[in-house]
Amino acid sequence: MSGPADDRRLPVADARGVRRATWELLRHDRRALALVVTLTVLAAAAGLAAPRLLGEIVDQVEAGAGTGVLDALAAALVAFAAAQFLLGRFAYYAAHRFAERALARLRERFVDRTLALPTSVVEHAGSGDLMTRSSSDVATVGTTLRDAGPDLFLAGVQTLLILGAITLVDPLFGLCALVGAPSIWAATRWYLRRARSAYLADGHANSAVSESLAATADGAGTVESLGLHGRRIAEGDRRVADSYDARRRTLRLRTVLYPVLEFSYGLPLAMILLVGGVRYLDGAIGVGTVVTASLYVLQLTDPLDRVLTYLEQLQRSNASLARIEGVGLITDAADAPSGETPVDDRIEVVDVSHSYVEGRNVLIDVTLSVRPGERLALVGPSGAGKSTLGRLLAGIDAPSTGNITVGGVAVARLGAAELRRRVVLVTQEHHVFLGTLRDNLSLAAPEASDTRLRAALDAVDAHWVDELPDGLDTRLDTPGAALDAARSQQIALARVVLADPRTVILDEATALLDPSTARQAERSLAAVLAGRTVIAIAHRLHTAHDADRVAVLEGGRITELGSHDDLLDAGGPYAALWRSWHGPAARRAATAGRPDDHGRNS
Ligand SMILES: Nc1ncnc2c1ncn2[C@@H]1O[C@H](COP(=O)(O)OP(=O)(O)OP(=O)(O)O)[C@@H](O)[C@H]1O
Repeated sequence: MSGPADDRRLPVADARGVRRATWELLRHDRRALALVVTLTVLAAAAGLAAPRLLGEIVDQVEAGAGTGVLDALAAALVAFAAAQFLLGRFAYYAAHRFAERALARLRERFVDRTLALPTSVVEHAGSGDLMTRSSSDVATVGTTLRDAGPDLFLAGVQTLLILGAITLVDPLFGLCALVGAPSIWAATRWYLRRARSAYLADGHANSAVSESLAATADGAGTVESLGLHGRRIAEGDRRVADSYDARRRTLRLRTVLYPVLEFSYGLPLAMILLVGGVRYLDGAIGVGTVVTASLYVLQLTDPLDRVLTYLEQLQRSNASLARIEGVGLITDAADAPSGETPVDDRIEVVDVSHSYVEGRNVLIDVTLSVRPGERLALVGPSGAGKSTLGRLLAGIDAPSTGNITVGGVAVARLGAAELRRRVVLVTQEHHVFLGTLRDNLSLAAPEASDTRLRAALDAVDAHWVDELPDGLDTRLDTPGAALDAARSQQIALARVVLADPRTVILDEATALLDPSTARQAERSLAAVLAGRTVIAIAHRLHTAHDADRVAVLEGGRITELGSHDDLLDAGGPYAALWRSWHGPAARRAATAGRPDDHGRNS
């Protein structure tokens, strides 16, 4: 239940990948972006008028101008302030709309990529990391797009225009305004060099906390029964301590950056007052010019402040976007189907070995051929590798070495959609999702009509759908529709009918159900399996008895392969298994006259 090992983390996009993703987000909606840019520049330009007009007013007062001139200047001041306000509002409105659309695209792409992730990747990485990426990382990027982005853009434009305006007032003042730039540049550079890795580490540590909490909640029953509270709390404490350390590292970066920046942007005003005072005393410039330049420099404080405030947000969102884009790296790599179509449904396993842990093979040189329509039973002691072989055949994991092909095409190169049309693994885990019965069934066949959905339910004897208050549209999370294990399994099996794969791999599909439920489930299963290739991991040997062939797995190797009768005659491991099983369990099954995992009566 501990979190995933570091090398199993979901990947993170590099700086280039993040730049590309940002550019794609921006350029997708070019017209909206152009509107935002235009309104922002106009709003910033309107803001430049006030210091100019105030300087002019000071000069006019000094020159003894009449109230008419001063009134006109004051009216212009108000008009520009109003224009700046209105243009600024429109710019923000346009920027918000643009940002919401960009965020919606980002979310949709993330959901598409997440749903296309190979099951094994999600299992290995753990759901906590994926949850953090889909919640707090997407929210962080959302805040940047919606709030920080537009504000930063406006601040950037304002800064440039104000610097230009100061230079126009007096080039010397332009130089004074830049006096803080070197220290701002140096401090920012220092910060940015360290910030990416520090914020990424912060994100990972955050994920690890979620991962640990999710694992404890998922395994609450096990924690309770084995008395693991102390260990789980210690594990949680460790993760929180790591997260605390990571946060402290980012805090340390900010405690260096911000004071340097605060000092640096106070410097220009001091320089302008100093130089302006000297030049005024020399008679080179009027007091109005000094006032204008000082007001401009003061105006510079606001956008610089905003840039400062958002620098951390930008770093956070940079790291978050890297993590969001990282999910695409797996999907893109995994989702590279060869485009080849299998010629038939023959499954060939050639020299397959597999290990979960380096150097410990749980399957060794397995070679096996399953013809279309065949019913093959996999038997063997616990831990022999049966489920592992089932997962490899279903393409959930890729074999460490060797090849598995369906109709001549490697399972790994079939592509998720084609693979699911060919092979489906049915286990005892059958998840019912929040939503309606229709939602739950349509997962397997999004285009299926009501008639097809109902036919699939009929095929697995799920006639209880007629008793539901809203039929297919009944929400399964309401108390009236509460589903027991048998009904949940029927839904899972109806999904298999809808997906209509040629090959079904059964792994403990009915093992956890109580006997009466299991009987019903096995009847449903019989309907699902009709006409398909079936590879059944057989826990009850009556399944093996009725299979066309039986493969015996021991210690990761196939030690016997043949029909039930041939293997009994051979007197090897299968005969021994059969003899040990054929005692009370076989008699019970025979007395109950119950159908086996293949839907036949034993
Ligand atoms: N995800 C995993 N990571 C590491 N080891 C694993 C993993 N899954 C299975 N194993 C190991 O691989 C070996 C084969 O397991 P597998 O579940 O395939 O056997 P099995 O024959 O299906 O056993 P059972 O009948 O008990 O389900 C076992 O030693 C098991 O502990």
